[in-house]
Amino acid sequence: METLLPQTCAPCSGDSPPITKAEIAELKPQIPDWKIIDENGEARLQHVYKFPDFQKALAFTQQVGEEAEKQGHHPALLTEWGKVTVTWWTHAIEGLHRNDFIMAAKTDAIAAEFAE
Ligand SMILES: C[C@H](O)[C@H](O)[C@H]1CNC2=NC(N)=NC(=O)C2=N1
Repeated sequence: METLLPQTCAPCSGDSPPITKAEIAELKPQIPDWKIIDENGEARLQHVYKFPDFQKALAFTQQVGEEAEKQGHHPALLTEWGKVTVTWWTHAIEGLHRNDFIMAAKTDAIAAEFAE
């Protein structure tokens, strides 16, 4: 099994292959808290992180945004008092790519720093 966290995102285009059901079965256990949701017929990965206040939620949002810029792969981020909803999908293919699973693992690692 390949560990998601140290991997980097591959450049993505409309020709990039969506993640397969077999890959999802293999990789999903590494990001157990994430849900695969359907948004207008497109699959997306989503997780809501809880924080004790708005300031921490905002700082987490900023760090996730910085990692997204490094990797060239960008989430939807909804920052509210005490929580941040993070949604990953690949716009270019209107669905899920391996990159989204890599970024979900990186997002969990950032959140783990805040829990300390
Ligand atoms: C050119 C650039 O790499 C692309 O537009 C990237 C930017 N960030 C992206 N982020 C996400 N989530 N999906 C994409 O398809 C995507 N495309």
